[in-house]
Amino acid sequence: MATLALNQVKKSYGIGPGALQVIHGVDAQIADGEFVVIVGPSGCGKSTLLRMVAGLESITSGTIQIGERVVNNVQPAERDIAMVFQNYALYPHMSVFDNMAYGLRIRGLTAPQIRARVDAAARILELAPLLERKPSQLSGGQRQRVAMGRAIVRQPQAFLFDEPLSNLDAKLRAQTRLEIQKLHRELGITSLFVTHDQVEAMTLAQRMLVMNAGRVEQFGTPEEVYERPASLFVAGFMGAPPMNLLRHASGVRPGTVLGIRPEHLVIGDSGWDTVVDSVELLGAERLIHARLGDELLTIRVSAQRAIPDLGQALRVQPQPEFIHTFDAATGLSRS
Ligand SMILES: Nc1ncnc2c1ncn2[C@@H]1O[C@H](COP(=O)(O)OP(=O)(O)OP(=O)(O)O)[C@@H](O)[C@H]1O
Repeated sequence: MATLALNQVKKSYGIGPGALQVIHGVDAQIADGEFVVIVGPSGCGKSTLLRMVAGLESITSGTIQIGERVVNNVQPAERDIAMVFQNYALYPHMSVFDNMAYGLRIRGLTAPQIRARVDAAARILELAPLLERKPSQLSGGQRQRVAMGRAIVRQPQAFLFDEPLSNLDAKLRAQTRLEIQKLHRELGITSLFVTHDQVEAMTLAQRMLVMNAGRVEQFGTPEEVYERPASLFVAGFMGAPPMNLLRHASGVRPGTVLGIRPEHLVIGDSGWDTVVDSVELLGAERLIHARLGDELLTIRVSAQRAIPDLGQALRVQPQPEFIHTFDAATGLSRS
C-alpha cells in the first residue's frame, strides 16, 4: 500500500501552438489506504488524470509519486498498481481461474502461490463456484468481479478504477458499489476511482476530487462537498436535483448568487411569491418546480403533502442556515 501524490500535474496533447492543454495543474495528496473518487462531467480530464497515474499517458509537467517514488518515467508494469476498466478486458478463451492467474504466471509465481492468491480473491468476491467457467458464461456483474479479482491477486500498492460500473444496469451497479466498499474495508488498498456519476462518487468516496475543465474545483469528503460547495460549479454539479442558484430573487445582493438546496425550502405564509410550473413524483418525495420572477425554483417536499395545482401561487422561504452565497464574477463560495 502507498500514498499517491499529484503535484502540479499538467497534460497537453500535441506540441507547439496547436497543443491542447487538458489538465491545468492538479494537486492532490492521497493518504495510504484512502479511497478517493475523481468526479466531473464528460471531458473534464478524469480519465486522462487516472491514465497518467497508471503510466498509460505521459505527464507534460509536474510529478506523480507513488509512495516515496516519483513515477513520471516509470513504465506502467513497474508502478505496482492495478487498473480495473469499464470494459472488463477478460480473455474469452480462458477460465475465470486462468484470467485471474494470468498476470501472476507472467510474474513467475509458483502454482501453489497462484492457487492461494486466486482462491483468496475468489472467496472475497464470491467467485469460488465460478472459477472453471468462461467469461461468456458469466453475467455482466460477475465479469466485473473477475476483473476486480484479477486486480486483487496482484496485491498492488494501489487500485485505479476507470468507470468500472458504467456497463452494469442500475441494480447491479448499486450492488457492485457495495461490493467495492466491502473490498476496500477488507483490503484497505489506496484507491483512485473515476466516475461521472455523482451518486457513485458520494457513496464510495472517503474524499472526492471534483474536476471541471482540467482543474480541481474541490477536494473534500462527500459531506463537505455537498454541504459546503466551494464554487457554483460544484453546487450545480453535486445533488440531484441540483442546488437552486438565484441571481435575481429579492434579498440577493448584487454581484452574488444565492444557493439553496431543494430540501431546504419551506412552503408557508411568508417568503418569495412563486407560481407552480410543474410537479414530479420521485417515490417518497415530490419535486415542485415553481416560477420566481424569471427564475425557476425547485422545492423538494414529502409525497404525503397535497399536490399543488399548476399555476397555483406558493410562498416559499429558504431556511436561513442553509443559504449559500457565491461571488457572481468568480463563482467562488463566500459562505
Ligand atoms: N489522445 C488525445 N488527443 C487529444 N485530446 C484528447 C486525447 N484524449 C483525450 N483528449 C481530450 O482531453 C479532454 C479530457 O478527456 P478525458 O477522457 O480525460 O475526459 P473524461 O473526464 O474522462 O471524460 P469522460 O467522462 O467522457 O470519459 C477531452 O477534452 C478530450 O477530448
